[in-house]
Formats: sequence, structure tokens, C-alpha cells
Amino acid sequence: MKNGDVMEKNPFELAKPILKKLVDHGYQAFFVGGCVRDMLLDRPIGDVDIATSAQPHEVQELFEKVIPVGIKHGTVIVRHQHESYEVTTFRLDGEYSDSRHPDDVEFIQTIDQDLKRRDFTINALAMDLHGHVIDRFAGKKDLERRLIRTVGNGNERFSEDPLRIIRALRFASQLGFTIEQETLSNMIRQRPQINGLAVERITTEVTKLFSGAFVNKGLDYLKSTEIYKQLPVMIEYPYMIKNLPNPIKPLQSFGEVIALFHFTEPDVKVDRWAKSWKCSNKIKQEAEQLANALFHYQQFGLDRWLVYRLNTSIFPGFIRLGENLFARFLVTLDDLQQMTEDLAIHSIRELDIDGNDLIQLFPELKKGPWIKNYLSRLEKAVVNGKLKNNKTELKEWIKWNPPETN
Ligand SMILES: Nc1ccn([C@@H]2O[C@H](COP(=O)(O)OP(=O)(O)OP(=O)(O)O)[C@@H](O)[C@H]2O)c(=O)n1
Ligand SMILES: [Mg+2]
Repeated sequence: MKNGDVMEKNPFELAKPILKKLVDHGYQAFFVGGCVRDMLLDRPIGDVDIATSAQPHEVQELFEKVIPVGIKHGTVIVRHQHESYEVTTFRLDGEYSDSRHPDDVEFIQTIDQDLKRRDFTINALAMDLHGHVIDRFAGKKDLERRLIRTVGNGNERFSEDPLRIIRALRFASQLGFTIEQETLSNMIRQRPQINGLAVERITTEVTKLFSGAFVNKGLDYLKSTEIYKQLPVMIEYPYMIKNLPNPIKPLQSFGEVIALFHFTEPDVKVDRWAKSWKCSNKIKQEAEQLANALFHYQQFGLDRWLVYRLNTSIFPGFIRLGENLFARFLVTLDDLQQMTEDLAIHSIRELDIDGNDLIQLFPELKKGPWIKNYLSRLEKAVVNGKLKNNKTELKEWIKWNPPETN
């Protein structure tokens, strides 16, 4: 663990002027939460979040570019040197988007009280302008012991925001930490409350769970606590999680997660996953492409048609899944890139023949779906190297292989 030289780290250096301005104007201000934890662990720092005694309107007055993302909950975004910083007023309770909570929160004056409402001791850390760490709940000790423990009463912390139950699993997966015994019991006790959460919040945490360097630790907890019985789709197919390959290597997106589950349990379709977990279309399409590629690989191995249909952006995802699902999966990114370069065409638009050509070749045929089907057939033949992508040669072949029109 690092200590003295903490302020030399870049993300904090960049954010320091914001803290300084707040302090110069007589407010208290600290870096807080995950960024302090990650700095102490010497992990890459994600977002730098700031907690302050200044009220949101006071923050707005102080800085030029402020985006009022959650004024009611005390949070604004301050833009500084092309970076965004969440600046949140010290407060008593969470902003947690569940209907049982009042809409406004109580602002308070001390960082100590603010830290007290946070989820885990390792996250209840703050750091001032000079790099001095405030640690009221022995978070540093838990970092050393590699323990996830709630701040104070776990039942209360988890009831305030049941998402924290899943966050505990996600931190176990990212950090490889153990969940402290009582925290674990409280998670199990409060488990049913997960059902009331907005699904999108769960999806975000579960994506992080699957991407953690210690993902198998997270998954072991997910199984042993039976928390998966509270998650969409898995509620109805509780055996599914146990059928996953074990151990697995981390995945990087929820599209990959869906593809993994769908491949191991094809009866549950991608669409079903995407709907139940409220995924974007992008994630859904990624999952579909990945799953198709995996099924294709299983049947035919790595061929040009597989590579052709896979977006280059998800090559790494395909490799991660391949390594998880197939023994001796030796495909590399270089292989896929080389194969892409060598493809005769990269999309159907590059085909040296189009619908109009076909209509001219078969003037007696009525326009209809046969055109599209026939082009697809040519596309596949060209991609697989069975036909050359050359108009004259394609036309010649077409004459001998007229479309079926019944
Ligand atoms: N349900 C939650 C969510 C957040 N927090 C507090 O808010 C901080 C910031 O939340 P978030 O950015 O979601 O998590 P991080 O711990 O910063 O993790 P990451 O590195 O993934 O951002 C947390 O550290 C924690 O102190 C909390 O108490 N309860
Ligand atoms: Mg964070």
C-alpha cells in the first residue's frame, strides 16, 4: 500500500483545483469513496468523487461549468479540464432510487456523518487536499485484511439500498476480498429486498461482477448465498448458474455474459435475457452476434463466414468466450484480424453484383424476395472463396445456377 506519495497520482492531481477552490471559500471538501480505496490498493483509479460541506447551489456559484444532475440529492457534476467530477454535499441518507425513500435528503456539516451512511468500510474513506486519509471505520485495516464489511449495522445498510448486497459480491469479484461473516449473514437475510430494485442498477453491478479479476470468488458467493435466485431470468432457471463453466475467465460486457448463458442454456433466448435485464439494443446485438459465432464455431470451427459476420469491435469478446467454453481454444486477435484482411468482401455492398443486375439477368421473373435470398447466397459463396467477386464471372455462374422461384 502506498501512503505518503498519494497526491502525486494523476487523477487526484487533476482534480485538486476543485478541492482547493472549495476549501479556499471556507468549505470542507474531500476526495471520497472508491477513488481513495483504489489509490490505497494501488489499483487504477476510476472516477474521482468529491464530498463537500458546500450546498449544491453554492457549488454552482463557485464553478463555471456545473451540470445539475441530482440537485435534490446534493449531487452536481463539475466540469474541469474536460473531466467530470461528481460533487456531493455531505448528507445523511442515500439517493437510492427506490420508492420507499423520501425524495429529499438531509444535508449535514461533517464528513464523519457522511462517511457513516456509506456501504462498506473500505468505501467509507475520504482524503483531504494534503493526502491525509480520514478513516473512521477502520477501512484501511479492512483493506489490509482484505475484508468487505458494512459500516455499522449491515441490516440497516442493506435495507437503505439493497443494491449494496450485489455490490458486496462485485467488490469480492473485483478485489478478491472475503465478505466478513456478519455482513454475509445480513446479505442473505436482506436478499428478498433485491426484488424491489430498478433492474438497470442490478445490471450495472452484475456486469462489474463478471469482469472482476477474481470473478470466480464473486460467483462462488453468488451461488452460496443463493442471491442469484433474486436476479432476472435466473429466478426462473435456478440451475443455470451452476451449469456455467467453472472456473471462468472475466468477461467485459453484459453482452458477453448473455452469450455465455445462452450458449450453455440455448432454450433461454438472447431476447429474453436482454428484455429482463433491460439491456440496450447495442448489448442485445452484441450478445446475438457473439452467440451465433460460438454456435458456428462449435459446429464448423473458425472459418471465413464466422469472421465475416463478427464486428471487429467484438473480436476480443469472442476470444474471451471461446476460451471459457472450448477446450484448447487457440484463436488469437491476430488470427481474426488477418482473416478479416484476407476476406474478399467485408459487406454485401462490396459484392460486385446487385439486385438490378439480377433483374436484368432474369427479366421474366417477378421482383420479390428471391432477389435478397439469391444475393445472400452469392455473398456467402464469395466470402467462403467458392466464387470470385468479379461481375463477369459471377454472371456466368448465375446463368448456370438460376434462382429457384417456387
Ligand atoms: N449503494 C451505494 C453506492 C455507493 N455508495 C458510496 O458511494 C461511493 C461511490 O459509489 P460508486 O462510484 O458506485 O462505487 P465505487 O466504490 O466508487 O466503485 P467504482 O470504482 O466501481 O466506481 C462508494 O464508494 C460508497 O462510499 C454507497 O454507500 N452505497
Ligand atoms: Mg466510483
